[in-house]
Amino acid sequence: MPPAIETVDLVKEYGDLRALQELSLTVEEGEFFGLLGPNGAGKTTFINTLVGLVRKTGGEARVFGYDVEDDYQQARDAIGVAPQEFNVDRFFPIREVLEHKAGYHGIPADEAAERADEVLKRVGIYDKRNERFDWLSGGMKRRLLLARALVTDPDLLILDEPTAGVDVQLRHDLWDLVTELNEEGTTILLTTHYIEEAERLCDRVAIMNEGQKITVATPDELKQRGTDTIAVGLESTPAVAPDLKAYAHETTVDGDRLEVRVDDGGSIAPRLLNDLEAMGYEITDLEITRTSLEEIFVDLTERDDRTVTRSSADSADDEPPASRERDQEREQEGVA
Ligand SMILES: Nc1ncnc2c1ncn2[C@@H]1O[C@H](COP(=O)(O)OP(=O)(O)OP(=O)(O)O)[C@@H](O)[C@H]1O
Repeated sequence: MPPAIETVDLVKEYGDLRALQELSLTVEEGEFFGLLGPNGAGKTTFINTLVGLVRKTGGEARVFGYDVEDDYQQARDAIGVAPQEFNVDRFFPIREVLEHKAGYHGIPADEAAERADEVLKRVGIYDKRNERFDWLSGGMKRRLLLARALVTDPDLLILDEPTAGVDVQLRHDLWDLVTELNEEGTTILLTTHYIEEAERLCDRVAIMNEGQKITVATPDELKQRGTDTIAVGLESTPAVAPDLKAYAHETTVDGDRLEVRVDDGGSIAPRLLNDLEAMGYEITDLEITRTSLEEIFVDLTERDDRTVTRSSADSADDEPPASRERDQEREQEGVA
């Protein structure tokens, strides 16, 4: 079975701007794969290239072995996308929006109606089936985007910031639902600014910056690349920082507390305690803090104008570039 997504040296240029720079990425069938990167990293461009909204400038892109341009229909039929923007036909009841979408992908009318009901139930807005998109709350709109992505029963589900701006309850509902879908065999590509979301859901993540792939790894592997901080409480304030250069990257003294940065806090801590006791310090407490995935992400993508959402309670959802809005409008699903 070919990979769910395979790109080789994928390039997209918008005039002088290289939004994707020789991006080679493979997502295996059945994976839950995260695409992380600051604003403007090229995540949406990558997705839009896969679904045929953006024409690549160079390189190759295949979905389940189908070339996204030469075999457009087969590739597109395999994908369900829940985009970042609300690009839904506002004039029809939402059940009809879903039927149109299924019909556009060649599903016969009676089956389309059944599927529409099924996915509306699955995302929990079946009772709103006769309402129009504009009448739904923000959270219900997000659910509808997911329902629309699912109505064709796609093998690859692409979620572009699915939980941007939604409340905690809905975020957890969506997490449960997408986890369930992945367990049922759907490959998932997720972009998110919520690092916690990626950490919780994804088997592997790719970190992108300025159109380039910085790294691909599991969340755990990424965290292991960071340093840990061992904070040690001391009975009295040391005059100078003890010499721990054998394993510490940095040692700082803050009153009667020492902060020691090491590679692997868990295995270094006993040695550190022995050394400090041998130097005559009395230790009152000790705490190890692992570098968070978020800190690693920031280190890898350091840039002045990045936006990282710091907690799931925040909902900083930046305005998209006007040009992207135009792209999104082109995919008035069920019509495009
Ligand atoms: N249609 C377009 N015309 C010109 N430039 C574009 C267009 N779409 C995107 N860009 C530019 O390409 C770069 C990548 O944008 P893209 O939207 O893919 O990033 P992103 O990683 O999805 O960002 P965000 O996290 O803000 O959604 C940005 O510099 C953006 O301004």
